[in-house]
Amino acid sequence: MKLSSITLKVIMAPLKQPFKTHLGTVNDREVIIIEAQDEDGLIGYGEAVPFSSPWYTEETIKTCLHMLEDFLIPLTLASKPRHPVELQSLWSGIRRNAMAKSALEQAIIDLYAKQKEIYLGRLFGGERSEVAAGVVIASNDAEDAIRQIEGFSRSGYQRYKIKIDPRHDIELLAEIRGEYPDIPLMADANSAYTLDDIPRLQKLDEYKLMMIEQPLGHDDIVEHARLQKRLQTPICLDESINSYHDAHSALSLGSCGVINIKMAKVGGWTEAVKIHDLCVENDVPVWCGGMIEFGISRAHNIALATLKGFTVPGDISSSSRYWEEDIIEPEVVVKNGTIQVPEKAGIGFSINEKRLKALTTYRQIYR
Ligand SMILES: O=C(O)CCC(=O)C1=CC=C[C@@H](O)[C@@H]1C(=O)O
Ligand SMILES: [Mg+2]
Repeated sequence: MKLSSITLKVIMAPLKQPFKTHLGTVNDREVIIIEAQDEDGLIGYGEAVPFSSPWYTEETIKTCLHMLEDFLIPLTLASKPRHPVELQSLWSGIRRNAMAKSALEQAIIDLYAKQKEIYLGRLFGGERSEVAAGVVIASNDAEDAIRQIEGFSRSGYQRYKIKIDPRHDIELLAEIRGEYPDIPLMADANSAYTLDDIPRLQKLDEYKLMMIEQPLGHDDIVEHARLQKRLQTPICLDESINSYHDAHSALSLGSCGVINIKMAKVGGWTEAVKIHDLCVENDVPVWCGGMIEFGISRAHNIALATLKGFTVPGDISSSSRYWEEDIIEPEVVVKNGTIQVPEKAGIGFSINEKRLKALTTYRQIYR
């Protein structure tokens, strides 16, 4: 494949409203946009989505810039990959750093799909023409959460995810269920509980949750298997799933009934599709997790969610959920609970260059 330069841009924008979990609150979002350009002027786009501090994973904007500028980009440009499938083995000497690898792979795969004039989802066998939309209510205040659900329900979201912890769970769920007894509701604990909390977690079984996401340790698979045996509600793993191997271990031990696949956290498209295929073989439903991202990462998530195993609505919400104005055109819109899959080549969306320029705080090109 043709590849002549790679450009990095750091962008920053405030969220329309704070995103609060028991781990902290996100008010502003920094990400790294990667542009892989060929000699004919075609550009593929990727978005590295670590946070600015290591509260969710060990990567940050600064670690990703270091990995991209000092290792991944020089190695990739020097090797002149003939096909994106070569990338993961090319980078195998660089341990972990999944979000840096994911974004660079996204940009090169998007460029490749544009060169082949094929929509990204189709490249990986995706057949859906629309994907189900889900939304995250990142507030532990019952009144605020109910107000947000009421607002989002006008777009027909097919799944509502709230954040819980031992100080905000039973009462919060009881109040939400009191207002909305039947909405498709799930809870994300972001590792707020331990096995000592089994009696408390068992009480959540009465709230008809679709699943409880990551109740125990962020790097645990074994204790989740012990907990799953004690709960009616399926456990969904997020932070624990950073590779195909993690997913295989979790399914082998019965640690979860659902997997949240985050392309960024597992190192990109290649590993995400391997995990998807494993779950399809084992009849385990998967959904596409979000990272409070801008439109380029959201576009890659939409393409991933076109694959047949993505049978559960994920964290794919509208551009307007977080942003006054997104960096893609058209923006992602949720109507009647679904997002129309684009038909253009690559990620299927164009870039709002004016908005991208306005948000750019750092820019560097590599040839
Ligand atoms: O992208 C979204 O809409 C939000 C996704 C989301 O809930 C999360 C993103 C990043 C870190 C976490 O707080 C949380 C998660 O654990 O899934
Ligand atoms: Mg999660």
